[in-house]
Amino acid sequence: MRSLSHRCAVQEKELEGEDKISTSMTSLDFDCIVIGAGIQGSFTAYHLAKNKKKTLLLEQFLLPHSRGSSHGQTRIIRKAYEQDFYVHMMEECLQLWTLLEAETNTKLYRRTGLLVMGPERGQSFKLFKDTLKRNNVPTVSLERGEEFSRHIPHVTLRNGEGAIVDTTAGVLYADRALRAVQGYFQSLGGVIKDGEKVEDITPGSVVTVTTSAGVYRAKSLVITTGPWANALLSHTGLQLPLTVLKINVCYWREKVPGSYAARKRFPCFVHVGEEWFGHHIYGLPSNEYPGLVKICYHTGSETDPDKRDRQTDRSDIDILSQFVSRCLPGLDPEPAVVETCLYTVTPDHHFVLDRHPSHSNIIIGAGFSGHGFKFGPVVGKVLCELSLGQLPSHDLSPFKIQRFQNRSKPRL
Ligand SMILES: Cc1cc2nc3c(=O)[nH]c(=O)nc-3n(C[C@H](O)[C@H](O)[C@H](O)COP(=O)(O)OP(=O)(O)OC[C@H]3O[C@@H](n4cnc5c(N)ncnc54)[C@H](O)[C@@H]3O)c2cc1C
Ligand SMILES: O=C(O)[C@@H]1CCCCN1
Repeated sequence: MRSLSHRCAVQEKELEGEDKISTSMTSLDFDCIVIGAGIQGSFTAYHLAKNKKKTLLLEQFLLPHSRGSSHGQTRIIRKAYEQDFYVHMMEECLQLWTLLEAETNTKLYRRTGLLVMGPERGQSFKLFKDTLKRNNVPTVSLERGEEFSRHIPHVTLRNGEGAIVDTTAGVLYADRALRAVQGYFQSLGGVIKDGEKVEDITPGSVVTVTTSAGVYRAKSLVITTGPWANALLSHTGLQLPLTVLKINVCYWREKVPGSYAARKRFPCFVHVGEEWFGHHIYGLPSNEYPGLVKICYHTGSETDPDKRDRQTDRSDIDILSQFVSRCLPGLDPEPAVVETCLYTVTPDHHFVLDRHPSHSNIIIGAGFSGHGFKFGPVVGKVLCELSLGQLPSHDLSPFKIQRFQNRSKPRL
């Protein structure tokens, strides 16, 4: 994955760093430094602090901020997936979310169920259905027609479309969750330094991190910088095949206020299959903004995270308008509010949870591909385990860097 010339440059840098440390340091500042206080870095720091490790969480912006991927009021949490390994991770995740609710006395999860709908004979719908059944996830299958409309009013299911509800699913209160996990980390003695951008990393048996305000050293480093993952990894001689996408987060007005409301038991939903130009469309019941339903397209246009406001493509919104007109006739088919969020996408849409291939005390959590929030508690746990040199408590084979062997971005 790395060129020879660059490997040499990194080794030189390491030696320089180790040299500096041996002359100027007598003790370490921290057991572990985590870069990036989004949901993944914050949960990693939380688990490290629970393991009694002296931990520093660095964030480039003043907290809270809305420039990355973890802001906004809501996210979907679900067991409905096409792959077993996500369902397995979700078992423990649900327990850990409940634990955080108890630890911080904060309501973070509202159970609404998740309606999976799409062409019944399509590969994607079948995969969702089979995975739910195989893993004994509680579900309700709904027949198109009177039965479906009685349970889920104001949604049009077309001829040939199937519907299955994952009854364990619901909404996570995202901003609240981020505050809760960061607050609990601090209550355990963890240190958060926000408004401090990491400008350099010197790998070595002691890792040195230079920010806009200081220099810190630790035995291990965790990089969870979301859309800026490659910017940080460039200091370590590694680039991953990640694409940053700007997502238009659209809210659509109810014609009759409350008709798609969480309090009326309207579920989260995902329309799967190839029909909408090859990408899923998903939504959450009206809740955070009264009378507005959040519905998004599961892709967007490529962007630089520092220049995202220059990306003005709205072709996804045209697709969503068509979807709303066709499937959700109780909504005005023009978005009332459009916010922005970023995805960092891998070629197979699975996460990266792994050690750096050349520096075993640098751990990487990246490429959450628009579906990582719900897994924060388990992602944080396994990144913590990797940074402590422990055996991870989940099978991380789907998340290894090795899988990109022939697909990495141009070498540095
Ligand atoms: C519109 C939208 C809808 C989504 N819906 C869902 C959903 O329903 N369910 C779900 O599970 N997931 C969902 N996701 C995905 C989920 O939100 C992300 O996977 C998750 O938030 C990624 O978190 P992160 O910590 O990796 O990244 P981020 O939240 O971006 O955190 C990275 C942090 O690193 C900081 N950083 C970067 N560079 C530096 C530096 N040099 N120095 C210091 N700090 C730095 C950044 O400022 C940032 O705060 C959605 C995402 C979007 C955008
Ligand atoms: O992670 C989720 O649950 C949402 C809905 C489906 C597409 C990805 N984002």
